[in-house]
Amino acid sequence: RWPLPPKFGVETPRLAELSDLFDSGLDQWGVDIFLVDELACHKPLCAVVYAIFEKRDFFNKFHIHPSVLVNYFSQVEQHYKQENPYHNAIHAADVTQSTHVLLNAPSIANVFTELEILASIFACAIHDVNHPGVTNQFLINTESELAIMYNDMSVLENHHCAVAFKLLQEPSSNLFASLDDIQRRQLRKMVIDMVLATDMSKHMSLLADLKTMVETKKVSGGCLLKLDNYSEKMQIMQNMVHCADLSNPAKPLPLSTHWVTRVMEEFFNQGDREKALGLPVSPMCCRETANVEKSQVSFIDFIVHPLWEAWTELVHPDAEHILNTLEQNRDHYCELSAAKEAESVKEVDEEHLDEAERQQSDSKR
Ligand SMILES: COc1ccccc1COc1cc(C2=NN(C3CCCCCC3)C(=O)C2(C)C)ccc1OC
Ligand SMILES: [Zn+2]
Repeated sequence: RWPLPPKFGVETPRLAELSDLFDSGLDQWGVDIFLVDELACHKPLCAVVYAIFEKRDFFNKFHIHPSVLVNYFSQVEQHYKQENPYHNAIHAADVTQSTHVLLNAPSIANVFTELEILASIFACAIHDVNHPGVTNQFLINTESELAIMYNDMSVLENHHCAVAFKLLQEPSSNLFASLDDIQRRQLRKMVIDMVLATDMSKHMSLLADLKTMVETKKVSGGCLLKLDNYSEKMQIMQNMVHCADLSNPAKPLPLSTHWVTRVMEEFFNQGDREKALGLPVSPMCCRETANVEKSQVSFIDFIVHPLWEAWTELVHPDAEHILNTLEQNRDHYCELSAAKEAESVKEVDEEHLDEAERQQSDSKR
């Protein structure tokens, strides 16, 4: 009934290169998502979701017409603010493709139903849609419309979900029209549960649940297949999406450092706004005082590594290479931080020397 959209849903003169990149890299951890953004004429999310739906045969499995997918994810992509240095459609495409790779781990093959996989991919694609480029705390401190709307509770994450499902109501974008009511309701619940779990204030409890599951899995002879209830399966899906959301430091170093530059820029922009509003500037948002390498090392040591260590154990041995990359990157930032420290100490020493020499020459006159 509808004409076929362009391949991957994007009009690009570099379709052949994009197609080759997906052929070799769509299933790989560490594909250059910034190159995807370039080749897809800055529609990386549409391109990545289209490619994954095709690779997983979702168009046939869920009777989705490609043009409906393109209509919907073009709308979603437009609702990601491209002026955000970090929380933009490239981040959404990155998290979606990363989850696509995590789902391919042999140790969790056959754990999830096709509907659960569809829900996970969809949740990643929309998980930060219409992100304003500031944290929940900033929205709460400034009594923003969003904070009032959601009573200060997971403000951003509730907003991302609401925007995504609102866009689904557009007739030409009704991605799940061919699902039956039960499936549509199940998918909606799973997506909400996963997106709300990307709220960093939920990180510690999510990780605690994952560690408990790893402990019990170890006891039960190592098989994951005994996942019988929704809550256990959802815990794994929530942690998988959360791992993908926090995967920047676990990617090849050039990608990781590119994301650090972007997230610092976004945090610094927030710091500038806090300063202009006379609000206390969040610790890592101050251009003058922030120590980029130190922030990255503590982010890895206290948040990212504990999470990826638990995930690696859960899917052992499928994620070893990811944990290794994370540990190598951490050491790199640590060396940078130490070198920076040494440099600043040297400068101080030189200043002291200059001062001492000045005083000495003064006392001779
Ligand atoms: C506390 O770390 C940092 C401080 C300032 C600059 C950089 C870092 C570390 O590098 C990253 C951080 C994040 C995030 N950090 N947080 C929050 C912020 C509030 C404080 C405590 C909880 C963590 C987020 O929500 C996201 C996921 C956006 C994302 C990518 C990063 O690197 C590529
Ligand atoms: Zn995110």
